[in-house]
Amino acid sequence: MALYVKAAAILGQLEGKRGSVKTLVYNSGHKNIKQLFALVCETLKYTPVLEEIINTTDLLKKEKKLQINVAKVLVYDLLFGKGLKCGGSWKALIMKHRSQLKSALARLKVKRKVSCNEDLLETKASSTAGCQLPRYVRVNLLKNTVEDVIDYFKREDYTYLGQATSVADLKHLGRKQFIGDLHLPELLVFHPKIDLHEHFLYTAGHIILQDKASCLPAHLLNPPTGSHVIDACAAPGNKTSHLAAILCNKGKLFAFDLDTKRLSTMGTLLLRAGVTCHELANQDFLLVDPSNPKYQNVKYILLDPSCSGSGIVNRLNQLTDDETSSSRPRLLALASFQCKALNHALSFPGVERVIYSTCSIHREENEDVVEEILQQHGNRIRCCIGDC
Ligand SMILES: C[S@@+](CC[C@H](N)C(=O)[O-])C[C@H]1O[C@@H](n2cnc3c(N)ncnc32)[C@H](O)[C@@H]1O
Repeated sequence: MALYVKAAAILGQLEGKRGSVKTLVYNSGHKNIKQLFALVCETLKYTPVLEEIINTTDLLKKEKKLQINVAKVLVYDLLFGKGLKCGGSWKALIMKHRSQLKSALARLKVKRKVSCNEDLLETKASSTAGCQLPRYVRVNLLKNTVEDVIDYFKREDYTYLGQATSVADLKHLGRKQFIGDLHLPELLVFHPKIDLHEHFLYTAGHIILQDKASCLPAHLLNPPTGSHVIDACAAPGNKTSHLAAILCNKGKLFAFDLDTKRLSTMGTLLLRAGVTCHELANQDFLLVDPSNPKYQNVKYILLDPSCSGSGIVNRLNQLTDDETSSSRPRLLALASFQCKALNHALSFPGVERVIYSTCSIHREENEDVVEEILQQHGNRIRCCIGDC
């Protein structure tokens, strides 16, 4: 019983963006963390299907005491999970509707023309607009051209659909189709299920697997070739390599990060991407001296500080990632760091443009402070909000 109640409570907390699955499960005090984690993740995965079954059977109308999240975990376990092994009075309540729920599931499968539960999940996910983000591939212009990369994929039997003309074009890609992004010329868009991590073009640094939201900050900063640029919180360096490509490896890219391990990964990735105009420093950006003559020609700063990730709600894998843990004190500490870093970036005397990349949660958390900074320096900063 406690298992279902706790899982339902965590679903509620996730809706309220009060943390990641991992954090909430670990903080729940439940004795079997692994079992609770699996139940929450699986229920999330099946949520659209569960909601449809709960609606078509009028379950909540028939059982007034039953709340939607409790219903979801119970119906999940009955139909797709272990079959309600525990559950006390909840189990008894849901078992009254067992045959109706099972028939609703069978009807849904007939309607979707699928035979197993997993297929139902897949067709539901792909038919729900916006449920799955496409895979974005940034062509690394330091190593290749967009045309040559397109040709390479075509030779592997992918069909290139040309340049997208509307967002709808990105939503109906087949597994062997790809399309040029609507806004960024070096970005190609693939089916959400395509995994290119083992692909030669990726392992050789010709393409970078980078979401569109993550490509926007460097695109917006758009430093002219030869400029001096600071990437304040740089590791693992996707935006740094994007900046280097925009600079055509000419100029100077000062990249800072506090985390030694991430910085060493970044070194490897930049080497692979053919970046040569960078200078990496394992340093707290807040302690970088703006009056140091080394930075006197810096006109552009990209600020992509650590983020709670709690604005991310639509991807289970991201919800369960450590980066997304966002207990309140951590969120506040990060929000405060973001403001300090923004002010620090603006204190570099020659800086003309700062792109502050953040998520909607932090933007809201820092609303007053950021508004004040924007009023003072609005001509020099742009906020780039991405909950990818
Ligand atoms: C969101 S990640 C940056 C991602 C990176 N811009 C990219 O596109 O690959 C934030 C980074 O900020 C670093 N960081 C946190 N506090 C910092 C500080 N005070 N100075 C420099 N880097 C910091 C973290 O170690 C982390 O690697």
